[in-house]
Amino acid sequence: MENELEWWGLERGYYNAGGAMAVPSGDQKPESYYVGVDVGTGSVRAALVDQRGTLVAFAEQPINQWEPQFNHHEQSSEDIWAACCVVTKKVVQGIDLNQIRGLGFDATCSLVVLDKQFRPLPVNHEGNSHQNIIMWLDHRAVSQVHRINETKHSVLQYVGGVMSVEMQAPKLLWLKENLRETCWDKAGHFFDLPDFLSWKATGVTARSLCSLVCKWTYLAEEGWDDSFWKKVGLEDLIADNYSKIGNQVLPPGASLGNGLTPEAAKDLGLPAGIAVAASLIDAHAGGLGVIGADVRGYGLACEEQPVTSRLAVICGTSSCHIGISKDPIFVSGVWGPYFSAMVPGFWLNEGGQSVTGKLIDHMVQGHAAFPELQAKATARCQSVYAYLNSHLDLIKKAQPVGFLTVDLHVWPDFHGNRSPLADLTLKGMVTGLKLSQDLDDLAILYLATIQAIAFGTRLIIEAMEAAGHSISTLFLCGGLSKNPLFVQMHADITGGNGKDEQSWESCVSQT
Ligand SMILES: Nc1ncnc2c1ncn2[C@@H]1O[C@H](COP(=O)(O)OP(=O)(O)O)[C@@H](O)[C@H]1O
Ligand SMILES: O=C(CO)[C@H](O)[C@H](O)COP(=O)(O)O
Repeated sequence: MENELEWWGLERGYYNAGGAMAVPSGDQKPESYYVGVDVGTGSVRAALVDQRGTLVAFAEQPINQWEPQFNHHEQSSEDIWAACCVVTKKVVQGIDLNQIRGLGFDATCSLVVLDKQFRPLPVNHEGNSHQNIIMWLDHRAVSQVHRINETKHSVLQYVGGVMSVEMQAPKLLWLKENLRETCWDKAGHFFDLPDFLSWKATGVTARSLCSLVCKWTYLAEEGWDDSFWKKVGLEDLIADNYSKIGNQVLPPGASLGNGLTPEAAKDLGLPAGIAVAASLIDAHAGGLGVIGADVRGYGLACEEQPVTSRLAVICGTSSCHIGISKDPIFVSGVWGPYFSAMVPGFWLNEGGQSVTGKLIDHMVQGHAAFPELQAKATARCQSVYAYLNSHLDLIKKAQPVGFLTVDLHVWPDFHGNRSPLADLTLKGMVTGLKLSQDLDDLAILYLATIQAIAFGTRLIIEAMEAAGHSISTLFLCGGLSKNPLFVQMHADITGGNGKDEQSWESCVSQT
């Protein structure tokens, strides 16, 4: 569901946004194929779609993560590129490669560091250059982001008033202050991961407006603000017209250079020269897909409503809540407003919860009854989530499943609060624990965690609405949208807020 949705959306929105593709209708045989590569936190997926946007093939490959210290999360750009090659080769098996017209990437907004010859540089004290990515969820730069926020620089009003430790400026400052000789002085290129991938494919160092606006303080109309970089102690990045962090900026979907280089073509098993699109951050690729989704014909209440009434909720390791507007809306604690970073000509606001899928996995896998759960789910050939959902159905008896948690509550900010409180110091909490630790307890804890995440989404919606958004429908995609309980709890918990609960629920479920 997740990937079909994400990539269906990518096809309909991403390429069209760049004007690079027309989608013919009718039942004709596929004449053209397009490859989309989605780099999430835990895995890389490729999809092959035809000119109608129909998913033809899909492949997934896990990627490595390292946590050399608590709150330090690293990956390897070589490992990720190798995984992109594996999945791309798989999805194009058996088709005529000459029918492939284009390739696009999206990826998490992690920071990739390369030297002046484009070789990986270590982002750790151990000097392991294989680990050259500071991941988006890395929280090492706490002191740096605190000092950046103390400047109260005007660019901060475009990130919800408070910069997140998950953005690139604090991470760059951390590298400068902590790895001066081994990394900072040797670095030639700092890329957002989506832009690294498009460079790797084409040799073009142009950055996507999506990544620079959403994570690097670039303003779509004004460009870089020298005074910000000077004020935070990163004035060296201004040199040579910002060549280390990007001085050519293209809208997502724009065609890059001469397309796929012969070297990258060999790696990926694709023809050299095919069009490669400027990338998107993974959440924004999913957001574009669902915000642009054609929902006509399903009898949904949202059918006649404007796209600005949709909230895309992209839920994987984390959840991102993306809404668009014609005019800028400033929402305290919610990232943005960002202009043209996802839908050309529209502003976007992005709320988020730093860990959602990761939190559910953490709670479930850390419980004493997890081995029993695993054994029982395996015996039934089910995922642990499907097993837990049916177990909850069994124990709820006649009452609605949500009522099983009247005595057990979770506060979900185990990795700080991204939105709307924008407080990275917040921690998680569970109240109502008992001495028993059986499968019933695990199932109820799992439910309480999902409910807590859904309440977090409700808080984000309330903050966005109070600032001027008018949201009627949630569109969910990502790994967690495969979980019907997660979707239902979001419908129940966000829908009762003075809305037409029935229509809200059905829109969420259908999507
Ligand atoms: N079949 C499933 N049922 C329920 N939840 C799932 C399922 N598959 C994955 N998930 C959840 O989705 C999360 C991963 O989502 P995904 O979109 O693949 O993540 P990412 O893009 O961050 O790599 C996991 O943490 C897990 O909680
Ligand atoms: O901040 C982001 C988007 O703006 C991160 O890229 C995103 O939260 C990570 O995505 P995922 O949870 O799907 O791996």
